[in-house]
Amino acid sequence: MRPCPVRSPDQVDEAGLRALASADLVALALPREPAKVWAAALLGAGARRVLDLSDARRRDPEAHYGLPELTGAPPAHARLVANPGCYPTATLASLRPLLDAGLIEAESIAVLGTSGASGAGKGLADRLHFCNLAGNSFPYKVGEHRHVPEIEHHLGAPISFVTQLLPIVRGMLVTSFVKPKAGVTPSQLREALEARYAEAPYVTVLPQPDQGLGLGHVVGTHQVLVAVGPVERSGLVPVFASIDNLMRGAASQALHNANLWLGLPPSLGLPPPLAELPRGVPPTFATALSTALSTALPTALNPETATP
Ligand SMILES: NC(=O)C1=CN([C@@H]2O[C@H](COP(=O)(O)OP(=O)(O)OC[C@H]3O[C@@H](n4cnc5c(N)ncnc54)[C@H](OP(=O)(O)O)[C@@H]3O)[C@@H](O)[C@H]2O)C=CC1
Ligand SMILES: CC(=O)N[C@@H](CCC(=O)OP(=O)(O)O)C(=O)O
Repeated sequence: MRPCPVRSPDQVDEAGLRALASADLVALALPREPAKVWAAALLGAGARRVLDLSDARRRDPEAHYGLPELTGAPPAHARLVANPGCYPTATLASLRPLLDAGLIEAESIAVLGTSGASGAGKGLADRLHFCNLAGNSFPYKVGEHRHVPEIEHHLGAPISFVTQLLPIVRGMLVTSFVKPKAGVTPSQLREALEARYAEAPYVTVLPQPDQGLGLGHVVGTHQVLVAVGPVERSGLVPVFASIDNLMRGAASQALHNANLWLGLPPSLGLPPPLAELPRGVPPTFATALSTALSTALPTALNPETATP
């Protein structure tokens, strides 16, 4: 695909920038630096709502951090929403409720994140060369992953964090080892997650980690799947989360935030929650159907565009 010719707000005249800024909401799916420049220019031009998918503003106290089930709807007065990163989404969704409930120690959390290649976007690092990645799996960005400060900031606890690439296109599985407080059982951890997500159709707490946590169950959906394992011999307990990095880790989470911010039905345009899928329907089929319907229906129902 040819690159977009407009690379910076300087290339747009004042009227053009004002026209862009007059939208109900502008979503920026750009790398960090251009996202910073465009957000500043749009807000300066009076934009009412800017939703940034990059990591530029995720620890900015002036931005609302948009992980709907944990941080709620963006306040009406907010002008900037920072869409969380993919690893932070899975890690925070599975661990924050346990820390909030005071059930695990904050000092000894170790997290292993595994992800497909699309998490890196179009930037073709050597490690993503087909011949290097196909049939391979390896750690990357060890000791320097930019999601560590983001996760620690929103978790309120230090973490050890390692990421590994998988030779797949999309999907992410995060495994955290946590130390329960004295006397706390894995069942209590699971119950705390169930209680926290009782009213959250897009987060599913599985009864066992080996019952449906696989990437095949989440790719193409907006779902977060979480599960708690048994106590290991070390005394630590594994807590799991899987998501689609491109959907819940980026695009569908942005849409979920936009719906909440604009006061629209929260699931507008999102694939159906997993629990609502008929048994045996692959999530990717359901996503395609939902996308087709949400695009086609408004057109069909609009008297100006409907074909008689
Ligand atoms: N992929 C993922 O799983 C996730 C991504 N994110 C974040 O979301 C953002 C987008 O990610 P992703 O779509 O994967 O990234 P890509 O690298 O695939 O795409 C980035 C896009 O930004 C455009 N772009 C780059 N520089 C400029 C510029 N100066 N002006 C205008 N357009 C520009 C590129 O356009 P062109 O093609 O014309 O060069 C390209 O379409 C990033 O900040 C990323 O970190 C967040 C969570 C998960
Ligand atoms: C495979 C791969 O390289 N993944 C990326 C995920 C980056 C990402 O999702 O970017 P955000 O910070 O905008 O969330 C990484 O680990 O850095």
